Amino acid sequence: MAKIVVEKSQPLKGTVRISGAKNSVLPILAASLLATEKCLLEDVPPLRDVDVICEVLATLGADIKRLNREQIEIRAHKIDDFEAPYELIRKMRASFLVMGPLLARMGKARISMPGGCAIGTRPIDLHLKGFKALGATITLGHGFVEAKADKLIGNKIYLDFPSVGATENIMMAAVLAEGQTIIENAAEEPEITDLANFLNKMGAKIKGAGTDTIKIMGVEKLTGTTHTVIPDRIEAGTYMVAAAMTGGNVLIDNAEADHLKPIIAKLRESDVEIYEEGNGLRVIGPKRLKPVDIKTLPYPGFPTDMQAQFMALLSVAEGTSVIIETVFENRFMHVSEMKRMGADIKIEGRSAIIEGQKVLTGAPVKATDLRAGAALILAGLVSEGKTEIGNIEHIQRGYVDVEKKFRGLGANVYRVEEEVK
Ligand SMILES: CC(=O)N[C@H]1[C@@H](OP(=O)(O)OP(=O)(O)OC[C@H]2O[C@@H](n3ccc(=O)[nH]c3=O)[C@H](O)[C@@H]2O)O[C@H](CO)[C@@H](O)[C@@H]1O
Ligand SMILES: C=C(OP(=O)(O)O)C(=O)O
Repeated sequence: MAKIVVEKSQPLKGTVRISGAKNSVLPILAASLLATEKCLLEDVPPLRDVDVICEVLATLGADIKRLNREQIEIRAHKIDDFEAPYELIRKMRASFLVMGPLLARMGKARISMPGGCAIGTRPIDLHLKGFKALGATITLGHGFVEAKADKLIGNKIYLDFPSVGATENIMMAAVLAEGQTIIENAAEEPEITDLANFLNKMGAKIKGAGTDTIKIMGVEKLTGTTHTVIPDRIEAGTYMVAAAMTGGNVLIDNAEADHLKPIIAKLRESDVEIYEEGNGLRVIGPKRLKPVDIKTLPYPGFPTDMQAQFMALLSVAEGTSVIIETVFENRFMHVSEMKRMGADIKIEGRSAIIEGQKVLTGAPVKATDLRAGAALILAGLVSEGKTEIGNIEHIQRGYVDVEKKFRGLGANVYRVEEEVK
């Protein structure tokens, strides 16, 4: 298996272009199942997760054409299956997002249970509560969940937690339901708005996406469309942290400042200078970062997907910081790996107390999940010696050309193929 090797780097300099958002393109690709005509997607990030969801769509009968590295055409004129198999669902939980579109289009969907993952148990009860409220009958079988409905009928659905996936799945099921659906306590993430914009271009009638109340008036059918995926705010945030940690001066191109408010606010609190410039943000790191306290929350709160990267940053800040993780119950797996690099972090329940160090030391470590892997690259940039990161398939799920992009900024980040013994 390949590894990513990181060596202590100079302050990062130059421009990095942010790719389309993984968490937008996955539900949008699932939603393309709703139209019989072709959909053209632009700024599609060439990622492992995108390959997986395309495989799911192809299994269901959709034609997928890659026009180039970042453009995909989907034609779901003939969907001949309603079942998404375990081999694909287990590779990526977001494959479960085909359930809403399949139920709407076919009146039935059988999906393998996605199960938990490293960061938490990640139940799907809120997705199912939504489908039930729309009139579907849910059967939980051995390792699969099946939803069936002769006809979906709009309803009012209150989500106990503003789940991103449940909001997306219910929205996709409701676009073809009869009458009005109202999702209350809906997730407000920019990726929800991007999905709603895509669906509206297909002919759906969705109002309020990006707020906690989304109203969907069902329509008879949806047509094909063309859509450009929004920039990935988590990829942008990761390179912003890299610039900040190395005391660099980097232009983060193709970044939406509006989507990055909590990240910008916390970096500024840590003494990082940030200016809007052109289509992006200029980030200038200080000599020494200040400690800050962070609590992860649903949007517009601080994103859980940036928690590990900020943990790396605060590990070299001047003083004590506290991070509280409220979204996922097991999202501190990176802590033990960072401790191997000399970070001083204590976990107390859902809180991490970080005593900033002057130096970290490179070590062999493992990416336990996607953002944990990104955080280890960041820690490696400011560590004496060499950091060798294993299990990089996690990182490849969510970062396009990660070594190339870092090297473009002057960082010492390489991929090496491990010798087969
Ligand atoms: C592909 C994608 O977009 N992934 C993102 C999405 O994941 P995902 O959509 O899975 O995250 P959710 O917002 O659904 O999960 C948030 C919390 O709600 C809980 N929950 C969720 C659904 C449910 O039916 N019942 C339930 O209890 C989860 O266990 C978790 O504790 O939003 C997360 C929260 O911003 C991000 O970290 C992920 O990167
Ligand atoms: C947790 C993440 O993704 P997923 O929901 O696909 O596991 C993430 O992007 O950090």
